[in-house]
Amino acid sequence: MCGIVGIVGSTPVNQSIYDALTVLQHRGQDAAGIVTLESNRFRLRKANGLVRDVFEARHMQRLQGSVGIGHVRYPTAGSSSASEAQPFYVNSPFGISLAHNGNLTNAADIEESLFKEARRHVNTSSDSEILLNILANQLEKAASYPLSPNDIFSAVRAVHKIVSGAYAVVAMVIGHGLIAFRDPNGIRPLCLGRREVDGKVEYMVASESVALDAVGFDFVRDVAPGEAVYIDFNSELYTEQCAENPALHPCIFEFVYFARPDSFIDKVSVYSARVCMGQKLGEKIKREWYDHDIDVVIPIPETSCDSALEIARTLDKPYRQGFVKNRYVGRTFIMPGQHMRRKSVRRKLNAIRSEFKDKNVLLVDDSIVRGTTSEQIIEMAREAGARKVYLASAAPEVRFPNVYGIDMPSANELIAHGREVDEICKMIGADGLIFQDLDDLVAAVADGNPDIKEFETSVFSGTYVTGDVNQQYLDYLESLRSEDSKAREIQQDLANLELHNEGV
Ligand SMILES: O=P(O)(O)OC[C@H]1O[C@H](OP(=O)(O)OP(=O)(O)O)[C@H](O)[C@@H]1O
Ligand SMILES: NC(=O)CC[C@H](N)C(=O)O
Ligand SMILES: [Mg+2]
Repeated sequence: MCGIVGIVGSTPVNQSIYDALTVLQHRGQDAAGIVTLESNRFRLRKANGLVRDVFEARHMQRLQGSVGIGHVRYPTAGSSSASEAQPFYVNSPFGISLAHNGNLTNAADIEESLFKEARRHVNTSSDSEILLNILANQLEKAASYPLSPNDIFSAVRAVHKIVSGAYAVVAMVIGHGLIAFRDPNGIRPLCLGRREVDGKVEYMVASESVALDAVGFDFVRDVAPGEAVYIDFNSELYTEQCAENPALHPCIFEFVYFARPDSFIDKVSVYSARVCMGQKLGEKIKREWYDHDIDVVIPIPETSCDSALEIARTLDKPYRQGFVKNRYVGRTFIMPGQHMRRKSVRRKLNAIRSEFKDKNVLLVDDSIVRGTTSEQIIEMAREAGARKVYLASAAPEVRFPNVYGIDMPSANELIAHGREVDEICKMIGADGLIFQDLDDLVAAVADGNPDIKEFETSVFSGTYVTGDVNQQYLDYLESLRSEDSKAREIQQDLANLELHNEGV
């Protein structure tokens, strides 16, 4: 899951984009980038690392201009090389720079046709660079110069027809303006904000509403699935629906894990959704474990805390913060390799022994994906003296790969793939394990916006909303991105060129 941001302002935007990216850091910890536009030239700084490490004062000084876009990356296609950090740039037509959150499901096919039909070369293995070239190729077809808003919308319309998968996009076109659009299923989030500074209107788009809050923009609305937003450099806003059959299918995993609780996505408060997940799971525990002997409810920080508190309330049991989180260790799930993820759990969390000693504890996590966290946490609870250790997951069993921007490419890496609850329970060493039902999860999120009729739930259900994902594609994805394949790729990465990078 990456984070994207774009601002058309009237004063320098470098600091606001930096601040917004910092607030979106939880969506990608691997790389960060900002492109600003000054006097018809793009200024770029991107590199691997956290926002605070990538942008030093000297880079910020060079990122001049009152328009810009930014990106924090969690790689889900291509490699982790700095050359695949975003935004990407093409010089023709006009000069375009683009940042993308999501994953394309037909990247290989369109890369081939891009070359055959348009002689466009893509210099990395990133699907986002392909997407940029598709957009560029379509903008090139417009007859008029300068481009009208209609030309922009026609290009996005064509992009929707060519590209499949998940994509929330922000792009800047030299001499024109900022374009933002969301795929026809609205799988990845994108929202629009506005503010007035000294009587001048400024616009911002961002993956999550928290980014708008952080830099003082008022939330206007979510960008609709399939819709494109065009803001020219005079701050004129144009919007149009560019998809033939748009239908909102937001990724339910955003609500389970990815997004910040203080964000609203498609009108749903992420925090309220998590509280509701806790309430529904609490009810299930009461129903199915009616004679339970739980003494205390303990969250596995950080994402599960809101659900865990509500489970404790529903069960009428005390809630205790039995694990302390080291605030200097990031999210483990979005770290790039299993070795690093495993190592980080114990560095990140430590038990307060008194909360475990001689107690039957119910640990709560938002989700169990590879089982890396739960296995070690249960061990730690026992080492701290717990008598019995139960585990509850606020999401159902994650059984299927994700193809839309979450790095779960291989079913075999998922602990619940092909296993029933008892077996998983044994593997992680718990005395009891309970998962949320998918219907309850859906109801918990839909409670915040009953207009959402369907969610993208593939990791739980195996149903992929874009309709183009079959076993052959999943096998192909696994061959590209499983742990083993990534390990092989690391060597090749070293040979990657870092083009367009001013700021090393
Ligand atoms: O079963 P696994 O493969 O371990 O993945 C699931 C775990 O990873 C995430 O935590 P993470 O440390 O990434 O972030 P958090 O601090 O936001 O909970 C998530 O909240 C679960 O705890
Ligand atoms: N998680 C994402 O949104 C990643 C975007 C893009 N597929 C990349 O790997 O850079
Ligand atoms: Mg966690």
